[in-house]
Amino acid sequence: MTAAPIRLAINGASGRMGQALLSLLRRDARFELAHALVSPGSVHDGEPVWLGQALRHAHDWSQAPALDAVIDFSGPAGLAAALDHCLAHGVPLVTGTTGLDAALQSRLETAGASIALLRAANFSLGVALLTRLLREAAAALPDWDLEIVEAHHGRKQDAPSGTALALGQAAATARGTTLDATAVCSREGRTGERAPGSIGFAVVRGGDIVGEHQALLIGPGERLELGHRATDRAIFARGALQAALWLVGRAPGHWQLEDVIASPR
Ligand SMILES: NC(=O)C1=CN([C@@H]2O[C@H](COP(=O)(O)OP(=O)(O)OC[C@H]3O[C@@H](n4cnc5c(N)ncnc54)[C@H](OP(=O)(O)O)[C@@H]3O)[C@@H](O)[C@H]2O)C=CC1
Ligand SMILES: O=C(O)C1=N[C@H](C(=O)O)C[C@H](O)C1
Repeated sequence: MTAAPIRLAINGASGRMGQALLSLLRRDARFELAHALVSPGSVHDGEPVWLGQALRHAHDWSQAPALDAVIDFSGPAGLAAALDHCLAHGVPLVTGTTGLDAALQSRLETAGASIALLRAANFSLGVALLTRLLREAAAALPDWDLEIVEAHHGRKQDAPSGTALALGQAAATARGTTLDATAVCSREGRTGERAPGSIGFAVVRGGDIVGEHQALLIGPGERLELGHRATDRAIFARGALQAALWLVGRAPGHWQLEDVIASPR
């Protein structure tokens, strides 16, 4: 007997990530796209999602049918609305949206008591491995200076990227400290000397760069460079779909991409 497809909503369906997801969903029988959300006021609101099919972009969660999971790549306001819906209806939520403020972070923390949630600043396999390698390197070389450089397309709304911050957090934890205590996100003018133990961030924005992250561990007379370059958003979309498949039927809580990688469905 074949399992019924997972009824999915994509929040941010008209965006770069939404489009990457839709093009995979079109030929994946494990899922049924049941709702496709855009922003209130979007030029895509009411347009057909796929030519020749009935489903249309909507901005309103109140029109959503019964869902098995929501995937969100929108923005902070979009994520907040998706979270309201998931909490009200007990729907698992996968989100990759970055650039959240403290209030939304804290709402998400609390939501883990009621629904199954999987958040990742980066859904690629390569970045999952990079994070692991950086943790190990940062702990093994505790006195080496750590700088994280990221590059993205010119339309990105937040900086440093969620991935850069997550890499910094992983390294800080491996060194027994926190990102809040060590991060230096901008340098200008007479900055003085580099603070020992700090983690510096540098940001490049331009063109159509999909996403690049480099961690530089700089020691006396030598330097270790660990990096990842994404060239196709399909890698993030595949990771998010895998996560949604994995999350359906899980108990409420905060699940990690590493859980999905460790025991794929
Ligand atoms: N974790 C990961 O692996 C990745 C994370 N990201 C993150 O995902 C997010 C989206 O990125 P990207 O696709 O490039 O962004 P885009 O700007 O291309 O797309 C944003 C989408 O969200 C929609 N949107 C905006 N506001 C709302 C709202 N209030 N309610 C519902 N939908 C809304 C937009 O609709 P419209 O424009 O039609 O109005 C659009 O469809 C960013 O935070 C980015 O950092 C990106 C790539 C990978
Ligand atoms: O906005 C993007 O494009 C990306 N955002 C994520 C981030 O902020 O880390 C992940 C990826 O690098 C692409």
